[in-house]
Amino acid sequence: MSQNSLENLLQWSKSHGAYFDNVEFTLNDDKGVYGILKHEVNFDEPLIIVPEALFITPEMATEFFGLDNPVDDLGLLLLAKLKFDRTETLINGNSLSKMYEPYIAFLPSTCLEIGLPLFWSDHEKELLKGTDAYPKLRQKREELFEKWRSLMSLLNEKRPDLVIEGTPLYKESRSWKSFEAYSWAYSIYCTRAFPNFLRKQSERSLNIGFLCPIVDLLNHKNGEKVTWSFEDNNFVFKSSAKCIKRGEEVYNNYGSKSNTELLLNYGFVLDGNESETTTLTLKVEDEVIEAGIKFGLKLPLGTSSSGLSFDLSLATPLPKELIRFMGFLHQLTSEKNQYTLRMHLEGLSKLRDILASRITTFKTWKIEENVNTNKKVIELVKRYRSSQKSLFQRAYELCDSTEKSLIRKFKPLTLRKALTLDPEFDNCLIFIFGTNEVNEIEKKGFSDQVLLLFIMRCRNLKPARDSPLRFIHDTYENVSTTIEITREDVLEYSDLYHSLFPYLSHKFPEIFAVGDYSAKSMIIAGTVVDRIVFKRKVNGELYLLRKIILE
Ligand SMILES: C[S@@+](CC[C@H](N)C(=O)[O-])C[C@H]1O[C@@H](n2cnc3c(N)ncnc32)[C@H](O)[C@@H]1O
Repeated sequence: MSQNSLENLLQWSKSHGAYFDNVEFTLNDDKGVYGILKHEVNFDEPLIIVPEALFITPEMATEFFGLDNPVDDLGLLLLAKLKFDRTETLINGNSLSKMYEPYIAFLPSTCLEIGLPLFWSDHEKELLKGTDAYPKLRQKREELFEKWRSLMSLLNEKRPDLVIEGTPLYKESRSWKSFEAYSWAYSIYCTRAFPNFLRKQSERSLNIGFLCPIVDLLNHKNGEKVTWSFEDNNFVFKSSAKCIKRGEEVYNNYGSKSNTELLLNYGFVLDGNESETTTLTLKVEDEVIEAGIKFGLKLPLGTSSSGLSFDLSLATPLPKELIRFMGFLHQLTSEKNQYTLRMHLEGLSKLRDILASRITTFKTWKIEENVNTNKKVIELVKRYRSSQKSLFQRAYELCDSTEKSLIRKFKPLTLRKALTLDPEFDNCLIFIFGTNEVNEIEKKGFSDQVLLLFIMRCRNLKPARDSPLRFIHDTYENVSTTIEITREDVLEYSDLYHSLFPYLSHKFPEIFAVGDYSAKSMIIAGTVVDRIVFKRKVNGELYLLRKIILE
């Protein structure tokens, strides 16, 4: 791409009837080519008009290759031929090679120059590891190769005269039929083509494109109000001129695309992209997915062996289905067929941990020094990773605020408050653990003991029906009728039980010698802890939750 080739292109297009009097096209190292508004125009006045005679269309490819019907991506072969074949490309005696020479000469001449990640070096591609772009990149490379192979066998069948038999195509690196030439044409189509259905209503494929010189010189801006239309065999480009002033850049709008899409298909990203999305993939067994569907969860389509992928977008950084799925993963047998507040909070908390670990991975990522890495690529990857990280960060913050509003709404009983309702028990904690401050207890690692003792105490105390502690007693009773105690349970609690009893029964008989403080009672209390206790990680607060079933 040079100033000279740009001038030639503009001249050529004008001589074939293109109109762009109010747009000036310039070239610089940073932006490549871009358009500037020369004079402000009325709203609805076309800025660029390109006659159909300047397009490179899929119909040309169908005709040139002698096919009866259009084939996806055949236009890429025609473009590759125009670029790399010295032999003239003729249709009905007309030379396409001559006609499009200024356009082909202007186009960036290598994949490297176009800069799609698909054609980065292996080391550069590795920089994308851990992002959404990385697995897609692999898949795309395989698809591209397969497509090229199938087009070549089609060509072999339909136009054997074009394919020199006996030479393996992949060895003909300079041929227009080579994979390299096809890769270049793919890069051009990917970054510049327009969908063919815009000009042909009968076009059914979304993958067939056409090239429209001049309009394809405009850069992209999200949300820019532009229109593309076809009038009297011309492509008419309009922009809402109210937004652009003289001397400002005229943008096109390639569609609302996430940075992953922009990076993979156009080789750039936008800071503050409002269409940004990312995916959170959870590795889960097939049976869990089936059980989730049975439970009534709406799970993302296309679940794969790599897991269940949820889309996080700027508009919805924390999808409801994701939180619900996380809650479902933490369902207890006592919550069968139910979706409870405890599951919801537990799911949110675990989701927060997963997001925190993704954020840490992004934060601790470092570029491995390699002299061959293109500086532009490094810059691009940094900006891409940073925009992906921001989305995870947003989802993480939303976990916190959602948790906060649930606590505000349901006002569950804190352990702190529960202890104040039983001053006798509360006081004896000072003697047993050196403090009755919940924070201190937590810091010293005694929370589990306190919770077990308190649950046993609530059961023996049998609080009144209207007491806020009554549900603890009732949960205990409920567990005690269904629990099947195993040898493992006994072993798990044995040391802890013997470290506390019978010592406590002798020391505080008014509390720990009244009722049942057996080892079995402690094991039952352990199951009650699982059912009612929720720890809020953001501040370490412990909650005792009565069972609340959510919709
Ligand atoms: C249709 S071309 C636009 C003209 C292009 N500037 C050129 O030099 O030919 C699309 C390519 O332009 C670049 N581009 C478009 N919009 C951009 C933007 N907002 N920021 C950075 N690069 C952009 C990307 O390299 C993209 O693949």
